[in-house]
Amino acid sequence: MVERVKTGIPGFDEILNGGIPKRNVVLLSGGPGTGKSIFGTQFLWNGLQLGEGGVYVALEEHPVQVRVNMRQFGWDVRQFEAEGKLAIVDAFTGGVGEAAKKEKYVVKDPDDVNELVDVLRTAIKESNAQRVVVDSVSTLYLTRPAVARSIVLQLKKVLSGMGTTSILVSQVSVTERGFGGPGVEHAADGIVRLDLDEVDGELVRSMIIWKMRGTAHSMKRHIFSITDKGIVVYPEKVLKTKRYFLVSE
Ligand SMILES: Nc1ncnc2c1ncn2[C@@H]1O[C@H](COP(=O)(O)OP(=O)(O)OP(=O)(O)O)[C@@H](O)[C@H]1O
Repeated sequence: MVERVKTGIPGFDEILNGGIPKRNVVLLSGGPGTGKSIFGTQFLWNGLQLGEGGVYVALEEHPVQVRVNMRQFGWDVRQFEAEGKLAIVDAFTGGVGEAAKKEKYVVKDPDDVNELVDVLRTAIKESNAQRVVVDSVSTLYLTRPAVARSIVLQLKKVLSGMGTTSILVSQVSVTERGFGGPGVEHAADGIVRLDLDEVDGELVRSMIIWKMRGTAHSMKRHIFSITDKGIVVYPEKVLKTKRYFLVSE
C-alpha cells in the first residue's frame, strides 16, 4: 500500500485517489494569479493541524507578506512558528532590512543553491518537517535555464532523502504550454498544473494532475475556486476546453 499525505485541500485528495504519495516532489505549475501560493500554504497549514511540521521557502515574497497572505484565510501561523513547528525560510530579502533581521532562517544569496540547501536542511530538522513548499523554484534558475534540472534534482535529493513530501512552485507565463523548464518536468515525481481561462467573458479556474508517480489519479481537468477558506476543488465539475500541452525538452 502506498503511504499518502493528505493535502486536506477539499476535493483535491479525492481526484488523487487519497493524497500525494509520501516523499513525492510535486511540481505545482501555473501562470500568474492561478493560486499556486495559496495551494502551497494551505497544504502546509493542513499539515500543521495534523501535528506535522512544515517548511515554507519564500523566494518570491517577503516572509512578512507570506504571513499576512495566510492570515486572510484564517491561517494564523505565529503560534506554530513560536513553537518551532513551522519554519519560514527567508530567501527573499538577502537579510537586508529591519524586518529581515527578525527572521530565524535566512538565505543570504538565493543564487547560491548550496547555501539554500544548507538552510533548508536545518529548517527541516529543527521543525521536524514532513511537508515542504518552495515558492518558487523558477526564481532559482530564471537566469540560467541550463541548470534548472540539476537544481531540481539537488532539491529532490534533499527533500525526499529527509522524508518530506514537497511542493515546488513553478511559474510559467500565461501562454506557456509546458510546466516550467527543460527537464524539470521529468525530474519531478508529480506535476499539477493550475490554470485560468476566459470562458464566455469570465475567468474560470481549473487544474489538471498531469502526472503523479506511485498512484492512479483523475485524468480530467477539474474546476476549482478560491474561497475565504482557501482552495476548493470540484471533483464532479470538469472544464472541457481544447488545450494542447507540450512537455518541453
Ligand atoms: N480571499 C480570497 N478569496 C478569493 N480569491 C482570492 C482571495 N485572495 C486571493 N484570491 C485570488 O488568488 C489569486 C492569487 O493567488 P496566488 O497568490 O496563490 O497566485 P500565484 O499562482 O501564486 O501567483 P503568482 O505566480 O503571480 O505569485 C488572486 O489573484 C485572487 O484572484
